[in-house]
Amino acid sequence: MNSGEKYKKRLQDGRNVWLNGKKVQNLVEHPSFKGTISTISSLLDLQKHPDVQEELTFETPNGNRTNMAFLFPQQKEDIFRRSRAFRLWSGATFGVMSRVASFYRSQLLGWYLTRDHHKEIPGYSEKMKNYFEWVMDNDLLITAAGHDPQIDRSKNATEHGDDIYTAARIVGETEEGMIIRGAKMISTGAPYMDEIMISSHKKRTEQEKGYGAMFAISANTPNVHLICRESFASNLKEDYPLSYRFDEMDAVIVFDDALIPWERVFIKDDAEAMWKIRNDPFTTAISLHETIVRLISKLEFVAAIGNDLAESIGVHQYQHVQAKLAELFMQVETIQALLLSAEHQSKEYGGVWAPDVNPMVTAKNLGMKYYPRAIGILQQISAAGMLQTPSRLEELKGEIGPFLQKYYRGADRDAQERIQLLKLSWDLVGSPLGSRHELYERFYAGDSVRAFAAQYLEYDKRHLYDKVQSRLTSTLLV
Ligand SMILES: Cc1cc2nc3c(=O)[nH]c(=O)nc-3n(C[C@H](O)[C@H](O)[C@H](O)COP(=O)(O)OP(=O)(O)OC[C@H]3O[C@@H](n4cnc5c(N)ncnc54)[C@H](O)[C@@H]3O)c2cc1C
Repeated sequence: MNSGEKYKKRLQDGRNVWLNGKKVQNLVEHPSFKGTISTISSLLDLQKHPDVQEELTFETPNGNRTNMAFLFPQQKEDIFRRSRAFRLWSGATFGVMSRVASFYRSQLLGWYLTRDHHKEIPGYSEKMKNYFEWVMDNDLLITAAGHDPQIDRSKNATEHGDDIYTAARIVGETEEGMIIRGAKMISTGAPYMDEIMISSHKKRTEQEKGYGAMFAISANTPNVHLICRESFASNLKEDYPLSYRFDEMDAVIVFDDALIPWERVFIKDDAEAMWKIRNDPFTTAISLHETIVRLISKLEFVAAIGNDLAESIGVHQYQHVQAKLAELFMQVETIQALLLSAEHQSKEYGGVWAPDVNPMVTAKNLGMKYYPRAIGILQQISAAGMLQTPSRLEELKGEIGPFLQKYYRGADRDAQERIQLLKLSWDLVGSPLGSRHELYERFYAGDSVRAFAAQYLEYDKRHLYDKVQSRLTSTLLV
């Protein structure tokens, strides 16, 4: 059985996936999921392709081949090795599949490699080791959820009325494990994943102790429900080429007194420890590495579409359009330069390497601004052109075909080619999937206000103070 088939089999494990008010009975065949499942299966099969196997995978100490995102960077070259794999992997889906692209696999690697920094947390190091090695050896897919449901953000988790179990919280303990009740949002890709890591993205107060747990669940854990948003998948391959195969889905995770076995509970009742692990600089750098490579794939895809759109209607000759296209190229080059800077300035952290965190954080934060701007540029270049398409591409062959051939052609291409380009553009810019992507890039790593403020707070400002000091005291600098 190939990897894709094995993956499909793994999904048939009784997980509670809810869509349109019903529990999904056959995820693999369900029209809202099957396109994306087929994409993930093909990616997993790609790992075994002789042309790219060496680049995408490596052999674990137990002799299993697994995804390069799990590779321990023991030397600087390993950072470049990981980068090449991320590029190939994310490039295969134009950067629009984030969870399959290993963001959380890399984060888990970071936690594993830094596990001994947290010896004060009972059992953490050993449990993290066992869990990571199991995920790595089985090449499992993993996502995460770390936010409380968005009910009233001005209050902490204990203040949502009488029910303190709104945000996921420990409700009890047994010999086998702890019981969790409440919800977590938003988990991208949850229905497609093997594993979901639950933690807290927020610094908990002392009263919120019970909410500061960190644990891992398999997607089919009893009494865990994955409540999906509306599906953006389309079965119209030609009209929605991205929605057809790349709807990653987002879900809220509800714990209805779910038992989490002790071996999967990494932190319990320890807000400080949770926060320390969340902000570990090595883990931040190692996980951002993957997501920045993915961002480059995505920005390149947008730039390619922008360039083609302009040429297809002959507006690439106008200076303001050229300036806008140049802005798309600058975005790609800037993030690429930051990536190279981070990789070349990789640092050793006690025997393991990670890219320099400063350029990584800068690239992540710029990405939050770049992507919405890039989408805006596509709209400005194409204007109403994106609506000058028939409802279905197949109409070109129908009764109305001759009108379409005449009125829907482009400056340098026939109607079919122009309509295909516009439908692809619309799927990236205007379809529900496209809008979700804009929201994703704005928010997937936190909101920009707090992300920028965090960069200010964490930035090493000593050299800036020194500069002012030397200017005040030096007589040579006028
Ligand atoms: C498409 C998509 C996919 C995602 N996937 C995942 C995932 O897989 N796993 C995961 O864990 N998370 C995921 N996220 C969640 C993401 O991390 C959050 O959206 C982000 O951190 C912002 O939190 P929020 O959405 O709860 O917004 P809120 O925190 O509710 O913010 C709403 C608004 O209020 C403002 N605000 C709220 N509180 C404050 C404050 N204290 N100070 C200043 N301003 C404030 C914000 O700036 C924002 O404008 C995803 C998000 C999106 C959009």
